[in-house]
Amino acid sequence: MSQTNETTPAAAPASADARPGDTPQALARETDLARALAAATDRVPRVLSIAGTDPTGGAGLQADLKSFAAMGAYGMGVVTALVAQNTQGVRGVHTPPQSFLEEQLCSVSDDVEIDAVKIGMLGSADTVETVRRWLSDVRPPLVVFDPVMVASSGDRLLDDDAEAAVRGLVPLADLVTPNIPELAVLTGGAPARTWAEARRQAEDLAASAGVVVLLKGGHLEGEDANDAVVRADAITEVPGERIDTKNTHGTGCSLSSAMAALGAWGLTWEDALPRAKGWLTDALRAADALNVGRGHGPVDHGVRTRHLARPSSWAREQWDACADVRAASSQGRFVTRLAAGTLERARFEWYLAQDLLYLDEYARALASLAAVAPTRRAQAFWARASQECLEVEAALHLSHAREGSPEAAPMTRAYTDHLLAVSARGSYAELAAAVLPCFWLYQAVGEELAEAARPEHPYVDWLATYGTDEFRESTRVAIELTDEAAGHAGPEERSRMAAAFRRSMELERDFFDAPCDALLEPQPLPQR
Ligand SMILES: Nc1ncnc2c1ncn2[C@@H]1O[C@H](COP(=O)(O)OP(=O)(O)O)[C@@H](O)[C@H]1O
Ligand SMILES: Cc1ncc(COP(=O)(O)OP(=O)(O)O)c(N)n1
Repeated sequence: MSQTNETTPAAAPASADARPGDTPQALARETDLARALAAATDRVPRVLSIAGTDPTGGAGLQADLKSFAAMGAYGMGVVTALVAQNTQGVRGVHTPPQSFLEEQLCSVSDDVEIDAVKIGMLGSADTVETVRRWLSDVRPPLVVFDPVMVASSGDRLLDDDAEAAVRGLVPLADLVTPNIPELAVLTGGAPARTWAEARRQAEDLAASAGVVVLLKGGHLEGEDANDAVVRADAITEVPGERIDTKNTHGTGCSLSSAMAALGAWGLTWEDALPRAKGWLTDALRAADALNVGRGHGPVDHGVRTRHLARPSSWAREQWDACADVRAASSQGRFVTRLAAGTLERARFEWYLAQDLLYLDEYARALASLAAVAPTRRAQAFWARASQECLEVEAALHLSHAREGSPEAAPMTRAYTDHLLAVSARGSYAELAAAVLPCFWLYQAVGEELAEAARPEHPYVDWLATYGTDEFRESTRVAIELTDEAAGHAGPEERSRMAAAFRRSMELERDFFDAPCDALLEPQPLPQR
């Protein structure tokens, strides 16, 4: 699906006073982001979340504050309900007295100029009424309403008798962000099963409540997770890839909070959605690597700011952006069975034989890299790596692998073809980026495997090799040299480097997985 805007073009605010919720007709014909940004404030927006809590930090107020921070806004929070929940479910809800909620709300609005409000879990009809009264008094410039009803665990977060009150609050919002079941409740229909049905409901809601609707496709089935900004007379669809993860807790809270923050920066909803969604998709990709809780874990809100905690590194940014591939590699069948010592010897030997074929070509790629290296240090390092690859690795593999010379499997060929193509057509920097995953992912997976290297493990000597200080040091230098190359590359070359790096990461992952799918001929065990 491409990004479409079927009837009226998305418009940027005409002036600093214009709000993203204004209709396109009322806005000047300013369609480009540059103008939107020109209209935007230079001042850091102060954004308030009115929401319930999640002590494990994945959803609710805690997720909202992380999302505001990720969008560079100043976050504030008023608690509607204290929720005892974790990644597995909700254990209890404690609702403070309404007078205390009002006191929290007024503490903020009496002192701070609020640029945008995001409303999340309200819980009860009384709470809806308290918030409605406060909104009518204070009239914040921008209101995003996420009509939270049910958590991903299936637990209800809104009293049944509060649904009508929630429907009544929708017209006070500029943007409402229901998921598919919530959209059905707001429109009085059945939950949509297709994108077309969902669009129709969102259009109805936009027209009847005079509000902009952020339609979210997370609950639909299929390979896409598309979203859209739906106005009564225009729809802007933003396509999205569905990330294969169970860790989606708090996605709705996070998306609506990011939208509130971007709206407060002065972006139109149409300009804000691809940005918020791009960030959330990265956060979803990195979710499995977070390892928080045993149920539906949170997304990684800090995925784009983690570099602040580490020395700046182009390679590290690429590594972080490939968190999904890393998680799939270390949680894949081959690595988990290898660690557990349950991988059949035939499959292990098949893997080693393919690895040996791969390493022949990998050594050539390293030698090519040495040939075009811009410094003596780089030339010596890559040349040494090529030689070690042939000598040390081959010796170790030969001691384990089967006799004979097998054919390269399609996966092996795909990987070596990729290296060959980058060697032939790419620059030094691109080739450095393409060879790096074989050092880095191998070292990362190897360190996990080295922990499994108990004396009785069937492949103990092989496992121990990859956790060594020498291998760690080689990886460190390979990262450093690739960073050096990225430092000299322009933006276009860096983006080709990123593509080559990611492709190699994916091929590493597939290479790890291939032995478990390989059709093996029964063969006698090798003589040692
Ligand atoms: N598995 C997924 N992969 C990619 N995006 C997803 C996935 N699940 C949800 N999303 C996105 O997360 C956001 C929240 O969506 P949704 O799950 O529909 O709402 P909620 O979290 O409120 O139930 C949307 O942008 C949606 O497209
Ligand atoms: C306190 C609180 N508020 C909202 C939710 C629901 O969060 P949401 O973003 O809809 O994510 P899922 O839980 O549906 O993934 C919550 N759990 N707690």
